[in-house]
Amino acid sequence: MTSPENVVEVRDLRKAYGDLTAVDGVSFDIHRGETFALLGPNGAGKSTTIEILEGYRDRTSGAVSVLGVDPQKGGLDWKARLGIVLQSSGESGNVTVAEQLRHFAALYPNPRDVDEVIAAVGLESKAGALIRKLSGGQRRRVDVAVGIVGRPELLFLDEPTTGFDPEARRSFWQLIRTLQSEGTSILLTTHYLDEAAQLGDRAGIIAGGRMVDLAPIDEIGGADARVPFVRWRENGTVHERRTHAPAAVVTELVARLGGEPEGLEVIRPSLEDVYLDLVGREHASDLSSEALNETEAAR
Ligand SMILES: Nc1ncnc2c1ncn2[C@@H]1O[C@H](COP(=O)(O)OP(=O)(O)OP(=O)(O)O)[C@@H](O)[C@H]1O
Repeated sequence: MTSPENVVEVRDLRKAYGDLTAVDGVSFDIHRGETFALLGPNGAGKSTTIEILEGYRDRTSGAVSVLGVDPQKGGLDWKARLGIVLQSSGESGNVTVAEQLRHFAALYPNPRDVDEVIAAVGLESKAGALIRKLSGGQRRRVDVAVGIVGRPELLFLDEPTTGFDPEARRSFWQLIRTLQSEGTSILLTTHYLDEAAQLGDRAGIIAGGRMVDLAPIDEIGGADARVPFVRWRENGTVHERRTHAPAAVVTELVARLGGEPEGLEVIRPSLEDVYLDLVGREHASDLSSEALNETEAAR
């Protein structure tokens, strides 16, 4: 069912674990060459969704196509076109970084140069070190290296930078930008909203197994979500005004107050602010429907 410009198509995907519906009717596409960020709180259903797309987990219902193939039927040829960085690798790591990468590179028809990949993830000085002797962040970089060594068309990154120091995250972003410029399509999950904003083209926000928003990163939350506000203090009270023209509001304030307004701030909501608002609202509506059910049950 995949159209040529979509590398992933998901329609009304559902996954139940016994009584728990972890993914509840999710639909989205990933266009060729784009980075799609799947965002949501713990337990939202992101890993379940990704694992279904990777072919590691069966779905309860719905249609899924990844690179034109149903993941439940994907063979080795199909797997070789994917790069996968799982949430945790579970590798014991009794081999060196270079050995590990050479081992994985040999599994692919057109792998990247192992030394280049090691350099790209910033592990040149650790190429000969045993993986089990690396720090948590360094091991995570090995996971990323394994994910890209096969030159994947579609790369799954499940919380790739957890445990990275800020400098390592910046160089990881640089690496991802290189992959993007080479045309790699990417599905990214992350709890770092700045990472999603830096790398993502579009985002899907998933909460309670449902997609609560799906839009280009800058449009998540709707047109009004990013309208800035001006905040200042006057006679001991904090005032806020939302406006498309913050400079005009500040000019007017300065004229009226005859100088610098106390505590002046102009704040443009970040993706994180918009996300927290969206997910918080979803949580509140879950709570209110639970409360309603309880009221109904009590009658
Ligand atoms: N194998 C399993 N058996 C039963 N329940 C599961 C299983 N795997 C996940 N779940 C449940 O399904 C729900 C969704 O889990 P999932 O791991 O997909 O969430 P997530 O969005 O990836 O969360 P996180 O951000 O914490 O990684 C959770 O309530 C989780 O407890």
